[in-house]
Amino acid sequence: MAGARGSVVRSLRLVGQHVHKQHSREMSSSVGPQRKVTILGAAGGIGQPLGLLMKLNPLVTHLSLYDIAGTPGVAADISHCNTPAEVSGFAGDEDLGKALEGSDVVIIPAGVPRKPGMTRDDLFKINAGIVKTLCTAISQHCPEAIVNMISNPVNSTVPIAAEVFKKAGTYDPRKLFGVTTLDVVRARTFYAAKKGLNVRDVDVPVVGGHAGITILPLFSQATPYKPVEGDELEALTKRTQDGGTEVVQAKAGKGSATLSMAYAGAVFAEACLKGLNGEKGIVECTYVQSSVIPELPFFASKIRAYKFLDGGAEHNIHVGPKVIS
Ligand SMILES: NC(=O)c1ccc[n+]([C@@H]2O[C@H](COP(=O)([O-])OP(=O)(O)OC[C@H]3O[C@@H](n4cnc5c(N)ncnc54)[C@H](O)[C@@H]3O)[C@@H](O)[C@H]2O)c1
Ligand SMILES: O=C(O)C[C@H](O)C(=O)O
Repeated sequence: MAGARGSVVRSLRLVGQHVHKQHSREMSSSVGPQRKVTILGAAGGIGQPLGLLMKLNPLVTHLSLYDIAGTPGVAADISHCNTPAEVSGFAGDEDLGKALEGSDVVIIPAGVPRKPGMTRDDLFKINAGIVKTLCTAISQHCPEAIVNMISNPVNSTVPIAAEVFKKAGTYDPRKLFGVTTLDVVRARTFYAAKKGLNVRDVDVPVVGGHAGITILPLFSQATPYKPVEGDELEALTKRTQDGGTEVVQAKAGKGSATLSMAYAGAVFAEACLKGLNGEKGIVECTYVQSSVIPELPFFASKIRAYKFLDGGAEHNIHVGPKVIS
């Protein structure tokens, strides 16, 4: 009896999946290009809310969720949201290729987070190996994809990814981005609160990198512009630079920023998708291969996405107040 009920439940589930996929295809085919987004590390603290936000994004037609374990459950859960994106979950090494096949954008929040007292560099040893494995698979299964690197230390994981892609012969510097959007999100929030501005109207470019003093918010270029000087400038800069540590300490051993990072990751991934779809005027700060400062092969700066149609972004060589091309 229990066996029969089990098989009925399995059949119903299969029918349900079929109907869901059919429904998804019909809905998505009418709205725009087919875009597959893959999240590697999708069962983690960032991966789960990021998966949810990408499922809600109308530009995503297929959401592929991969982790070493736990992804079928996350995928089943997210797939019940009544938005068009088709969802698939993959777990374990043997499924990594299937998860990546055909991806337009791959987002990587796989790896260990900080605990109080640690720096992002303390994560290097373990996360470098994870990133190397995942990027090797990307070069084999979706060499054309845009890669959004979230795993820390971003200042190192991006150059590691670049080396892996170079070795595989698939490196395109216009398609590899270290996600520094959370620094921008924090700078906007703190600046708007300090200056009594509507946070929705505010922008603050953040350049440099994604660790400590390499995080450089440019309040002099904030819009709408209100002067920030002296102690106030120092305090706002420091709070932005220490934003990650503020969350790590508040979570007291239970990890680092996950929800605000998922939001930031979704904002940046959407910019990539819009760029891919040919939308004009998409500008984001991100950590990329750069010639802005000759001694620094990678540097976060403002990137305009208008070249995405050709498969990449064009650098902002002048990090000036208004010049972004
Ligand atoms: N760029 C940023 O601004 C930013 C912000 C916050 C966190 N981070 C970084 O993001 C990373 C993830 O943070 P989290 O809080 O989600 O951690 P987490 O431990 O909650 O989740 C990480 C996930 O990665 C998975 N994973 C580990 N090895 C993997 C592999 N080989 N393939 C696929 N998945 C694998 C784990 O199973 C886990 O589910 C950390 O390195 C953290 O420092 C970056
Ligand atoms: O601070 C961390 O370790 C996570 C992340 O880089 C952040 O800025 O929140």
